[in-house]
Amino acid sequence: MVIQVKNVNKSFKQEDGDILHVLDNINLDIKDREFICLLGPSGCGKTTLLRIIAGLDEPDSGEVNDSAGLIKGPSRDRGFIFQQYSLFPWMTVLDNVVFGLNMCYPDKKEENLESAKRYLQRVGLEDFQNSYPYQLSGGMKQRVAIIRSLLNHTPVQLMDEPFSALDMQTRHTLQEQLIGVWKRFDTTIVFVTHDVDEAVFLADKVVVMDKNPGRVKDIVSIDLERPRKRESTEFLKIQEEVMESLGVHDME
Ligand SMILES: Nc1ncnc2c1ncn2[C@@H]1O[C@H](COP(=O)(O)OP(=O)(O)OP(=O)(O)O)[C@@H](O)[C@H]1O
Repeated sequence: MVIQVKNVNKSFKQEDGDILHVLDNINLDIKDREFICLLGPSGCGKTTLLRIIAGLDEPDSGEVNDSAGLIKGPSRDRGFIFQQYSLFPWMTVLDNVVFGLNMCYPDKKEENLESAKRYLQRVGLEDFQNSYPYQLSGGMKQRVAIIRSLLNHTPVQLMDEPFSALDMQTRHTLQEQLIGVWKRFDTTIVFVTHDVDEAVFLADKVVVMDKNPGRVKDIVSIDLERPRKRESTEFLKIQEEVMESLGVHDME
């Protein structure tokens, strides 16, 4: 087990003074190298839960533990990729990727540079290593952010809707690439999405959440071989099962 979420509750005070109970008694076990998707309607507390796992927010009650014990704050062991691409605008693509590596391994600058170049090549960005973030498309920027985070060999990656701003084709390509790098790096990923197709394509387990207050409604294991085929009967069947569990029709 890498991360255990135990009886986590979280409320926020709203501007009008009301208390909003966002997370209600959340329990979740995340295993080493698992790909978990947190799926649920807007406002069900996915980001709040991810931030608590990251150590960026504290629960009001309950706790989150990782293999080192109680999570009390952010750690280098848990990388966070936000919805917006978090690249340094003043650095080239290569410098952005190599920056974190040099922080972690300051004695291996030459090797760091080589790994950064190799991985940029693997995601088709070798011709853009000297470009600046503003010169890239959204999909390219997100690829750089993912490579940068994965190259730090962070054992746990927390991703908050990293592909939500992208067009469908780019999104599908990045999903495939993410599965590739996830396997290669042996990381554990907790990925927030409100997209059923994305969750079924990516996850080993989909954690279906409900809102008002945010609860774990269901956990659906996706026992489909990878690479997954969206048009296969099995894929469509599980997608239907997840939609049923989510109560998609209630959300409309
Ligand atoms: N710091 C905060 N102060 C007050 N309210 C907050 C705060 N952070 C989140 N909330 C409220 O908590 C609820 C859950 O927010 P959260 O961002 O976790 O939901 P979400 O499921 O990630 O939503 P989305 O899919 O729209 O990103 C929302 O109603 C939000 O307004």
